[in-house]
Formats: sequence, C-alpha cells, structure tokens
Amino acid sequence: MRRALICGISGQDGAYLARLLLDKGYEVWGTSRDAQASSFANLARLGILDRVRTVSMATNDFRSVLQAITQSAPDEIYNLAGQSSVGLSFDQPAETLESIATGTLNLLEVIRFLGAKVRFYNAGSSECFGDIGAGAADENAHFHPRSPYAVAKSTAHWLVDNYRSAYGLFACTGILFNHESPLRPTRFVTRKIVRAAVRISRGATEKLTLGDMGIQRDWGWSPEYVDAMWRMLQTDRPEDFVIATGESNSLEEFVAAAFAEIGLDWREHVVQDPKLFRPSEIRYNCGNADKARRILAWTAQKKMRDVVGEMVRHELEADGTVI
Ligand SMILES: C[C@H]1O[C@H](OP(=O)(O)OP(=O)(O)OC[C@H]2O[C@@H](n3cnc4c(=O)[nH]c(N)nc43)[C@H](O)[C@@H]2O)[C@@H](O)[C@@H](O)C1=O
Repeated sequence: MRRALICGISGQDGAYLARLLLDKGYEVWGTSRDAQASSFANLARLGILDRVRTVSMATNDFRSVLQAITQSAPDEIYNLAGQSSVGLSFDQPAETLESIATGTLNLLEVIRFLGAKVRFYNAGSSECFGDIGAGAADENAHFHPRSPYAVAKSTAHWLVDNYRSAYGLFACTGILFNHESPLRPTRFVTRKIVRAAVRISRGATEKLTLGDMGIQRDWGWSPEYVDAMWRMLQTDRPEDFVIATGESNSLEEFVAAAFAEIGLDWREHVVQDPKLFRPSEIRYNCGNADKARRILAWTAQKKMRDVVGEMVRHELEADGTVI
C-alpha cells in the first residue's frame, strides 16, 4: 500500500487531496501544527476523519519535520502547509515567509538528509506571476511577486527547482491559480460572497462589503486541482506545472453570478469599501495549463460559473457535510 504524507491536511486542499488518495487506496497521513488540538473539521465534513492518521508538525521546526517524515515513512509528500492568505501576509509578513519559505526548505532538507526515495509536491501559487496584464501565464512566464505571500511562494518555488537540479530530488511545484470550494474559509472572497448572498436570501438585512471589485481572477474548482497535484507525482520526470482554467473573470462578475444564482440583484446588496483594498494588488491574472493537458492529461472541467453554482448549492444545503 502506498503511503502519502499531506503537510497541512486541515485546509481545503489538504482535505480534498486526502479523500482522493484514500479513494486510490493510499494510506494517508496528515500533519497540522498541533494534531491533538486541531479539530480537522474539513476531514470530518468529508467523512474521512477516522481514515487518516494525523501527526503534529511545524514545518519551520526541522526536528518536527524529521520526526513526522521518519514516523510516516511516506512514498509521496504533499507540502500544502503554511500561511495561505495573501491579504494576511501584509500584516504578518515574517510568519508568512517563515511558514512557507523556511517550511519548504526544511522539508527538502529532511528528504535530502534521509536520502529518502520520496516524491515531493510543493504547492506553488499564481501569485508569483504578479499582474500579468493580458493573455495567460504559462510555466515560462516571469515572476513579479506583489505581496509578502508571493515573495515567500517564489522563494519556495526556486528552492524546489534548486534541490531538484542540485541533488536529483523528485520534487515539483504546481503553480495553481485560485481554486475554490465549500471548504474555503470566509477569509477568502468567494466564500465570503456566497455565504453573505445565502444569508441575505434568507432575510438578513446586511450589506456585503467588499474591496476592489474590478480585479480579475482565474477561478477553478479545488477537488479538480488536487487531482492535478497527484498526477504531477506520477510522471517519469519531475517538472513544474501551471494549473488553471484559462478563463478570467472580474470579481464583480463573480458577485453578480452568485446573487443571480439565488434570484437576487447584487447591486442592491453589495458595497465597495476602499479600506479593504490591498497595499498592492494583482488586477488581472489568467493561466495557461496547456502543459498539464499534454503531460498530465489534466484539464479544468469547472469554470467560474460552475464553481459559483456548486458553492451556492452547498451553502444552501449546508448541514455540515460536503459531498
Ligand atoms: C492563487 C492564490 O489564491 C488565493 O489568493 P487571493 O487571490 O488573494 O484570494 P482572495 O479570495 O483572498 O482574494 C481574491 C481577490 O479578491 C479581492 N477582494 C476584494 N474584496 C475582498 C474581500 O472582501 N476579501 C478578500 N479576501 N478579497 C477581496 C482581493 O483583493 C483579491 O484581488 C489564495 O488561495 C492564495 O493562497 C493563492 O495562492
């Protein structure tokens, strides 16, 4: 039986990836900073909590990384750990850099130190590209990070690249564009919108306050994106891949679609507040996942409107479980 270690299993992607790997017959181990205190609510929502082995690990602490990897002896490691909010990274730049950059370095160093025959996936981010202006970014696009989060992800990206070429590690980075689901916390804009729209449809009189609604993003569906992560580790040669839908929409279009899904006109319920604007912003991004299509046989099936539909449906039906 193949064994996988998912670092950061309590988040959206960690939970969906755990479900995917269990379905494929893997023994799944997952880490969180304090496995005893963590509720692993997302694993519970997917109904897989009792099928996953959990272990405490702080990626910024070499010793704890060494212990977790030695204990679980994985064939595959997925690094999804670290501070994941771009917005929060402006307020917690040091924590963001440490959890992402030092965290990735520790994982690579432990693999190298142990000489472990393990395949390593690193969660990269389209944030590294910055504002691409027009068109769609592929694996050859330059990095122009515009937030502490993006700087940290860029550092981790180049560490993986370096350890792959210097030490021959089977290590790759998935450069994922935005990907959403009902498991997204409301700190991220899609779930914030969907949750408010559903509350309003049920009679709440609140206004939904958002930041810059003019930004454009390539929004995909998280359960499909974790499948791409797994595919990256099944190839003959470790490489980096852009994972995206190839379609970009404005936040205003996302909002309009979410409210329309429940028969409401967003203009009556949404206000924009410059206080929520970021110190520096990516106005437009879009990804070209052609390499993933060719080599991994992976293509995004759900585009922005499908994502909105799924998220609204789940929010309306929300009884704690997620299908
Ligand atoms: C690829 C990348 O994807 C995600 O990062 P993100 O794009 O920053 O995600 P978000 O949902 O926080 O913001 C999307 C956009 O929406 C704008 N926006 C407007 N008004 C609000 C607002 O009220 N809240 C939030 N959160 N954003 C707002 C905000 O300024 C930004 O332009 C993470 O998974 C990250 O880990 C990752 O790697």
